[in-house]
Amino acid sequence: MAAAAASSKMILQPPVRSGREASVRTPVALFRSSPPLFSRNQASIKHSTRQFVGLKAAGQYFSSNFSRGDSYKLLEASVKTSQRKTLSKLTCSPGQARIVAYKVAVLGAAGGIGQPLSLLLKMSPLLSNLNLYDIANVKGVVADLGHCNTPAQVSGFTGPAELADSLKGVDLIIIPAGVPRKPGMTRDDLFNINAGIVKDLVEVAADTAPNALINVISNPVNSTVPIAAEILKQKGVYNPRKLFGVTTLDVVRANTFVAKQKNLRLIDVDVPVIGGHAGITILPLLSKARPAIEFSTQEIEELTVRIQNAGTEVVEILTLLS
Ligand SMILES: NC(=O)C1=CN([C@@H]2O[C@H](COP(=O)(O)OP(=O)(O)OC[C@H]3O[C@@H](n4cnc5c(N)ncnc54)[C@H](O)[C@@H]3O)[C@@H](O)[C@H]2O)C=CC1
Ligand SMILES: O=C([O-])CC(=O)C(=O)O
Repeated sequence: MAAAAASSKMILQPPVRSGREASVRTPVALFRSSPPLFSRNQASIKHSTRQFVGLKAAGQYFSSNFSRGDSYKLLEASVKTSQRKTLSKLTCSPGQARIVAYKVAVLGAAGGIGQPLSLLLKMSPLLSNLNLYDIANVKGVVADLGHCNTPAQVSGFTGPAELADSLKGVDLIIIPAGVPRKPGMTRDDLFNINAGIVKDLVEVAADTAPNALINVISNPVNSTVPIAAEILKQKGVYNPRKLFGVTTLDVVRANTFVAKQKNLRLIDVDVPVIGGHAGITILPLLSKARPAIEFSTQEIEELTVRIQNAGTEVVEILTLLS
């Protein structure tokens, strides 16, 4: 779930800032879909392009048959007119079965988030190359994903000596490298370790792939994104339109919890979430939910707390299971 949401936020939009936060809440994704891409029985439903995440996005792309060249049509129909020009620049000549050829690197690809995230990326028809980097061995993951019948070429890179090679020519760098929380910890408790990891990785990224989009998943996202920004500034390659914190999970969770609470179809619900990715900095705008939904004060309080604490809920359950 976490990885799916994380991977669904390959963002091509400027960050929405709130105070010191540098996280993004606009889930424009590699897997994103939008009207008019509905299955026949959903044709009458209107959705916001910007909120097309999670299940809604995955269903559209994963149902395509990559071998028939349909994926480009799906992709093209999924983006706004204004974005089609950009898209067409990335594709082959007209009349051919066009493909999009993003090169993506996942740093921390052997981990609990990195592995399923890499699988989701491998399933995307938009990728030509998927570079998996970790300080742990990624050869098994590379071999496993290499068996998937999708076009992306999967390559593995292990250890700092191979980091720069993993970043050469990439369009997008996704960073789930670092330590996860244990029960009782806040995301801030990860700062000392993960800030250093993100710093080291972004330094090499700035030198090797200065134009790439960078998506930071490593927690605390509220702090690791500003750290990445400072590194990029020092290196003279900071572009606020290209640096993102991955917080889509909060949007996905808000949509899911509201749909369940109100007995609505998951695909119909869009709840904007602003702010950061920790505790009370996660701010679901239930009053702006679509479709317009009436909530009692108690529902607002309970849903807000549930959305804000959902990560903690998962961390605690995962530990019980391990
Ligand atoms: N933003 C979000 O929505 C979410 C963020 N997270 C965060 O993602 C991070 C990773 O979580 P998990 O994958 O569950 O942890 P994990 O421990 O399963 O995996 C972390 C991976 O990072 C690798 N790693 C550590 N140092 C590295 C370095 N210097 N260079 C490259 N790779 C390195 C490890 O070898 C490991 O494979 C955590 O900080 C977690 O809090 C997790 C879920 C959602
Ligand atoms: O809570 C955590 O530590 C991981 C995370 O960011 C999430 O699941 O939202």
